[in-house]
Amino acid sequence: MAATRTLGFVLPTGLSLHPSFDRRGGGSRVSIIRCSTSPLTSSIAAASGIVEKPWSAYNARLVLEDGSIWPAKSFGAPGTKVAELVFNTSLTGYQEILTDPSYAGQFVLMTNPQIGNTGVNPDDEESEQCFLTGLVIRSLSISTSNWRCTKTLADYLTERNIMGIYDLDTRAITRRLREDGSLIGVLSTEQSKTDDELLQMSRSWDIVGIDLISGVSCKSPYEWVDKTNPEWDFNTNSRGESYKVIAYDFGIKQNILRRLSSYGCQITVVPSSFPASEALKMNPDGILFSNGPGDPSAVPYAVETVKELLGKAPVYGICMGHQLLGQALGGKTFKMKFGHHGGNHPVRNNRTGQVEISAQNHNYAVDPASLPEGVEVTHVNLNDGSCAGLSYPAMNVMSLQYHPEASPGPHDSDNAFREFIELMKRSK
Ligand SMILES: NC(=O)CC[C@H](N)C(=O)O
Repeated sequence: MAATRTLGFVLPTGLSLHPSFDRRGGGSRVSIIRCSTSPLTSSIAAASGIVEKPWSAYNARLVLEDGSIWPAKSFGAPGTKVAELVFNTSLTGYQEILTDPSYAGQFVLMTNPQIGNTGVNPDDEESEQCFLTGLVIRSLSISTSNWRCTKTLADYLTERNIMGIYDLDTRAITRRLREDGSLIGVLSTEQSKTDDELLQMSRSWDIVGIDLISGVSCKSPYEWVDKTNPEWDFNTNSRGESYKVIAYDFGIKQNILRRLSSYGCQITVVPSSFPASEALKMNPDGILFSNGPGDPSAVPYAVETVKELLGKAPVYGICMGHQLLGQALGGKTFKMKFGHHGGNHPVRNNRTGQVEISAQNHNYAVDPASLPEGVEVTHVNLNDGSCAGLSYPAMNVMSLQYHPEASPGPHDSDNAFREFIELMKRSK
C-alpha cells in the first residue's frame, strides 16, 4: 500500500479532515482537506432555489505551495496555470475585478459564496481583456438574472480562455491565506499531471521581482474621451474647466479615465515606457500614474520616469502609481502578508479626520518610515494602520494606495479626483 503523504498544515477550527484517498489510483496517496457543504448552507441553498450540480465531476485541482490540494469543478477554460492566490471580499462587481489589469499574475478567490448571478455585460469592463490568471469561487450561480446581462460568467471566462473553478471551501482557503500569508498556487484541469508535478510548479515560481506592468500597458499613446454615463454620475465637475492630463498606463482601469474625463480632463493615455521628456513636450496640466499589477520594486524604469516628472507638473498616483511615487520620493515598498482586496476597507483621511470606506486591491505598500522629511502620510488604512495616501506639497504630489474610482466598490473617495483638479488649478 502506498504511503500517505503528510502535508503539514494546521486544520482550521471546525473543519474535518477527510480520510486519505487515492484519486487516480496508483501513485502516492494524498491527504486532502475536503470540506463538504454544511447542512445550514444546504438549506439556505434549497430555500433560495439555488441548485448545486452534484452530478458535475471534480475535474480540477488547486494545489498550493504549502502542499494542500483542493479538488474543484471547472467552469472556465481548461489547462494548467501558476499564479499567486489572493482573496477579494467584494460582494458584487466580479466583472470589474476580472478586467482589472492589476490582477495579472494572480488567481482571485471571491469570499462571497455565490458568484455569477448577474452574468456579464458590455458596460462593466475595466479593460479590453481579463488579465487575471483564474477565478476561484465557492458556488457558481446556475441562474443568471440582470437587465444588463448579455452572457453567463462561465461562457465569458471560457471564451476569454480564463480558468474558473468552483465547489471548494473558499472560507478555509481564505483563513489559510490570512494566517500564513499569500501563497502561490497551481490550478489544473489536466488529470495527467500528478499532484507532485503541480506542487513543484507552484514552488518554482514567484510573483516577486517580476515586471508585470509592461505586459498589460498599452503599446502606443491614445486619447480618451468617454465620461461616466450621466445617468450613473453623482459628483461631476461641470464647471466648464478643462485640464490636459497625461495618464501613464501601468494597467489602468477605465473608470479612472471616465472619472477624470467627467471632472473635465482631456486625457492622453501613454504606455508605461513613454519617455518623461516626450510627456513634458505635451505640456500637460497634470500627470496621472495609474494602478498596475505586481511588485512595484521590480520596475525601476517606471520609478525613473516618475522621478523625471516630479516637480514639472502636478502628479496624482493611484495604487501602483502611489507605490512608484513613494519610491521616486526616496521611500521603499514592501510585500504585505496577504494584502487588501475588496470594497470594504476603512481609510482615515488624516487632514479631515473623515473615514472613507474604500475599494482596494494591492499586495504591496509604501513603508512610511522610509520616506524623507516633508512627505506627508495623508491617509491610513484603519484595518492595519498601513499607509494609504501621500502628499508632497513642495512638488504638487498626491497619491492614494486605494481606488477612488471604485469599480467595484463604494464611492466615498471620489472627491480625490476633485482634489487633483484643484491641485492642477492652483499650479496653472
Ligand atoms: N491595484 C494596484 O495598482 C496594485 C498595485 C500593486 N501591484 C500591488 O499589488 O500592490
